[in-house]
Amino acid sequence: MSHELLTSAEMGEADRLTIAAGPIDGIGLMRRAGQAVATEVLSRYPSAAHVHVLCGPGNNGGDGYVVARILAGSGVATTVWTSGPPRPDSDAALAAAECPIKPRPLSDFDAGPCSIVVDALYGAGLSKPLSGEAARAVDLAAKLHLPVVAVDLPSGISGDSGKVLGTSFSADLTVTFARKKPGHLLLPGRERCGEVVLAGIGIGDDVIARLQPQTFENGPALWSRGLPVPAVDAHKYKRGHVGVFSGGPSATGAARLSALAAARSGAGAVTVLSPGNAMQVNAAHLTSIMLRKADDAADIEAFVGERRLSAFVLGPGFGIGEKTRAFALVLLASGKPAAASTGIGGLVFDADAITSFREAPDILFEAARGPGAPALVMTPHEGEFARLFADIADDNVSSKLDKARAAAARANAVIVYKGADTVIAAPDGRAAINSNGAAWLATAGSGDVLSGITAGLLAQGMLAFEAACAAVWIHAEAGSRFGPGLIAEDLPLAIVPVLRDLVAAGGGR
Ligand SMILES: NC(=O)C1=CN([C@@H]2O[C@H](COP(=O)(O)OP(=O)(O)OC[C@H]3O[C@@H](n4cnc5c(N)ncnc54)[C@H](OP(=O)(O)O)[C@@H]3O)[C@@H](O)[C@H]2O)[C@@H](O)CC1
Ligand SMILES: Nc1ncnc2c1ncn2[C@@H]1O[C@H](COP(=O)(O)OP(=O)(O)O)[C@@H](O)[C@H]1O
Ligand SMILES: [K+]
Repeated sequence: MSHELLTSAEMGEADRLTIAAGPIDGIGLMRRAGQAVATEVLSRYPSAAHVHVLCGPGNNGGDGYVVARILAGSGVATTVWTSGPPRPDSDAALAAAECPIKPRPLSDFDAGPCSIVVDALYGAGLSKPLSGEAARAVDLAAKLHLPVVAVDLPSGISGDSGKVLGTSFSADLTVTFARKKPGHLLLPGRERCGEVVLAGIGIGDDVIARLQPQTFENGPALWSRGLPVPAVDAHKYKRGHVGVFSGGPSATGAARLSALAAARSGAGAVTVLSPGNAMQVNAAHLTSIMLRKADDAADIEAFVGERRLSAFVLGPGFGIGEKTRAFALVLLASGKPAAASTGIGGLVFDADAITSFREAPDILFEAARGPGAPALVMTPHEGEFARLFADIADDNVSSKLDKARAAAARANAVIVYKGADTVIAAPDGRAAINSNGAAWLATAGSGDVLSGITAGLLAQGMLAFEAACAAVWIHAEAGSRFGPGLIAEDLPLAIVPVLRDLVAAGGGR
């Protein structure tokens, strides 16, 4: 298992626990880290005329001295440029002492053609914006178009937030250790890392497990065991029933996209719940998807009472206002012990269901906390997120990860904070960062499909955080594989080969 992501504090603790358990000591970890980077440099740039290793004063620089020693020992022309000597008696000082190359000051850094840069200035210990000679080195490497191999992280990128502090290298390759860090996946960090290679340096899985990490890279390892696969004796309602609320006569398409996606993700039955005046237009476009009138709370309660396991999508194309708020609150109250035992698998609130609560988000949050309230997944894009969580969105210090977590805790809901680096956060503190998407997904209606997939998985009994993570990954994978020309109508069918691969790989068993 290597899908856990470690904060810099957790990585430091992993380091400490490993050293305390022995037999590897601090310089031992550093030698392995430097060796891993040197191996990548040698295999990927066999014809580099010159390697410039930029070493900072901390352990990141220490790794750099190990890289320089190994490269020089392999006959590569190597220069070390340093921004300051390591602290006496540190592991980095030991690594510098073992390196036969006399360092030159970083302020003199220059490079000729066919050179590459190994960036070992700052990693997990980045504490302030890059400036002065480090910023100059960043500019020069960019100006000369030098390939950059970053040690642990490109200097200037925060490992915890993915933010750029001042300026940063844009690496072609980043070699990190033991586990990836959030900054490798959150933007803009992800873009600045280039390809990320994970190197084992002797920090054991048992050590990582002791840290109980709460942040993950989203992928099948996180949820494939919970992926629904129909039992031999399944019938359609056992496979879950999804209800998708449609907007009025001129806004019905979003609900149908969502409904189709719910059906493709395995829900045995899907019903579009339509205002009476939009029944005809919906009926004209539906075949396997069922249709039912839902004009008021009584219609919803009647439908909810009929089916055992079910999930609902409210929001896409639905319209903003009092009716939306009323429907949302009825759904959130429908699992109360006083009501019929409905077995609602969960609710997905998207788009207008989110925006409708912008003036009074606490009403929504309180309802989501009510006794027996069904599990709630909300799927805001950046604009919708800011409507519901204005203060959290305005915080310029917090990362997207922090923001999604804070929102999930406040709303008592799984928050899918969408974008090119979608973060999925649960109220219990777990969070996952998604990275398999592609910009082809930025097309109208794409989010409606995501809501439908999420509801389809919830209706089949998947737990809310796992269902949301799975839906985000499957949606992103389908979009990435489809590529150019993708429109939202393509997505429900494009998830089929993704699901087939997941089931073939043993998902759900
Ligand atoms: N943990 C592990 O398991 C392993 C970790 N390993 C390696 O250790 C790295 C972390 O090392 P680290 O903690 O010493 O921090 P590092 O990134 O070298 O920076 C600290 C120094 O830089 C300085 N400084 C920071 N920002 C600055 C700026 N903008 N401008 C100027 N100065 C700045 C900072 O100054 P200060 O904040 O103290 O003022 C301090 O002197 C990690 O990324 C990995 O490569 C491996 O060996 C394998 C095992
Ligand atoms: N640049 C991008 N890279 C990867 N995924 C993206 C990108 N832009 C948007 N997406 C994804 O596409 C979907 C768009 O959803 P949304 O903004 O709600 O669109 P709509 O309201 O039109 O359905 C989200 O799942 C989002 O994560
Ligand atoms: K670095």
